[in-house]
Amino acid sequence: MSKTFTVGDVASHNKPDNLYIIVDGDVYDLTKFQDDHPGGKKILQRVAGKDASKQFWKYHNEGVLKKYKAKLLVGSLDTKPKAEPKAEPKAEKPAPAPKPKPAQKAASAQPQEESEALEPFGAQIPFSDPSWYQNYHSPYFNETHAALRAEVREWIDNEIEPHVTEWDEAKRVPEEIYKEMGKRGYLAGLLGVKYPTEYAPTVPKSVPVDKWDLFHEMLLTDEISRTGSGGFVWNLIGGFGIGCPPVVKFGSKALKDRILPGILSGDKRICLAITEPDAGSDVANLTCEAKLSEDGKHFIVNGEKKWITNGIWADYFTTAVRTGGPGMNGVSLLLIERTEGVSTRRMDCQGVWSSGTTYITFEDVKVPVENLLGKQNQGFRVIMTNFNHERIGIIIQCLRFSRVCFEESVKYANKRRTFGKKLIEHPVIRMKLAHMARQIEASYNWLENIIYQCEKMGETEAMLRLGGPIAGLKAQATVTFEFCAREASQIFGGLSYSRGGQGGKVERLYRDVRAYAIPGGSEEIMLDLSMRQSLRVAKAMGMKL
Ligand code: HEM
Repeated sequence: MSKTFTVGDVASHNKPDNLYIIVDGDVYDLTKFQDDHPGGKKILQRVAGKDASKQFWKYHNEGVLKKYKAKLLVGSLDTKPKAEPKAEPKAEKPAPAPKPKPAQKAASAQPQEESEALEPFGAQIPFSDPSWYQNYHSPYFNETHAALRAEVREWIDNEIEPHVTEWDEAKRVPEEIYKEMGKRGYLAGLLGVKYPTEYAPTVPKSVPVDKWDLFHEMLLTDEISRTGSGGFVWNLIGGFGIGCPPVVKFGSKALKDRILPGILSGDKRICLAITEPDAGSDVANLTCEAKLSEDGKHFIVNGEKKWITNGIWADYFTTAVRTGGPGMNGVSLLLIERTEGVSTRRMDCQGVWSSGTTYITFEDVKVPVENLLGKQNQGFRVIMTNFNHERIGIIIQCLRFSRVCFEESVKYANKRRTFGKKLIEHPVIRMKLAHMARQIEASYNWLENIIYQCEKMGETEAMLRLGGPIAGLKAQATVTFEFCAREASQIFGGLSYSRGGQGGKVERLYRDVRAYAIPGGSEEIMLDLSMRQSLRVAKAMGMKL
């Protein structure tokens, strides 16, 4: 029960066996907590009965209060202004309905009207969120995007973010969170296609599904990535987001009817199994074999897959197999169900701890021929199309992680003092921030343009024309992420060398970098592909040299 205290009341709770403190007008009972306090109990006893706001904010960030409030808060000071009923901070409000537009302007001035700036949203720290959050004009985002943004942010801020470190250390996320993704209608919105209402159990609350576009998908991934944990993001979408689209696009109707409702509701999990101990970016040379049985009813699969995200929890494996001769024309894509002969074991990796990186063995696994995705021996093309969607996901996540590094750094630099001034007052620190911001913004603007092209071009045109730029942007995004993680770590110093606490997000993201720079096509392969592919397309389209 929340009580009201005077400063004098709190002052009487100033003993180790009766220890209250004040933070921002709220009163916390730390009597039992002091023995578990990671910063020690003496430091708490020194501020017992007092207002310790200044000391608190020196050593912690907002996440700590969010996590412990329910357990430790006992009331507020009588002087604390009462919160207005249900009034959310202005900046966090979803955008209001658009203003009515004057009829006579409709024909001539349409482009400006479409780019009407939305209400400010979020903390308003420049470059910590995309510019359309700071009421910049945008041709891409409208009030349906703003509504989804508010819905996702509320969920992440209140129910996810305070627990992410714990889940990362435990190397798993509670199953309910994945199921919640299904219940909220988010899984079905992350497939890179029109929202599949026929298979989705529920639809998102704040967006009519006929309005759902790739920018909704983009901002959903972006907002989830604010948690600053590649492991968490991959736990939710690292298997699904790349394993499910080939089923939706190339599976038979019977297969889709049977498995998609369970997957999209979050009850069943699916992953993508391409990489092998001996074949990574060089997909055309994979060896996992699928031989047709004599009666022609099954494929018998034998082989190994390595570094497969979500594999340990997966019910279904969208798997690249060799059904024909050597090279890309002997590769097919097969949906393998968890059955006899499928074994999975967790791999210990440098980063993305809660993503469930897995080693898989298939030993004489019987797979019905109906589980073929696309045509036999034509799987390479399916895999390549899928790569564009995967890489876009990686780009979105890397750029948000870069923003997280930037935001954490700006906040910390505004409170930490060295040599008599705040870090932010040192030009060398501002220089680091500036180099982070310029790379984030440039990359994000390129991303918006590519998403827009994906939205406008057909599937085949997008695959042919955008493969090069997407590969180039993937390398750009991972290099930016690596840079930002490093610079943030330098700004945080020792706090980002130890795990958890104020520098915890930066420390974790620093470890997650390689999980982005290597899979989905390494930086080297991406850069080379970006040139080969772009030049090939340009030549076909009449480039004059
Ligand atoms: C509501 C009251 C408090 C709670 C729930 C709390 C909780 C925590 C937690 C969870 C940590 C681990 C690091 C992190 O997650 O940030 C921590 C560290 C620490 N806390 Fe507190 N704390 C409280 C109040 C205070 C106060 C009032 C002081 C100082 C007077 C203080 C000083 C410290 C210090 C010095 C550390 C170690 C920081 C480091 O490792 O760099 N705490 N606290």
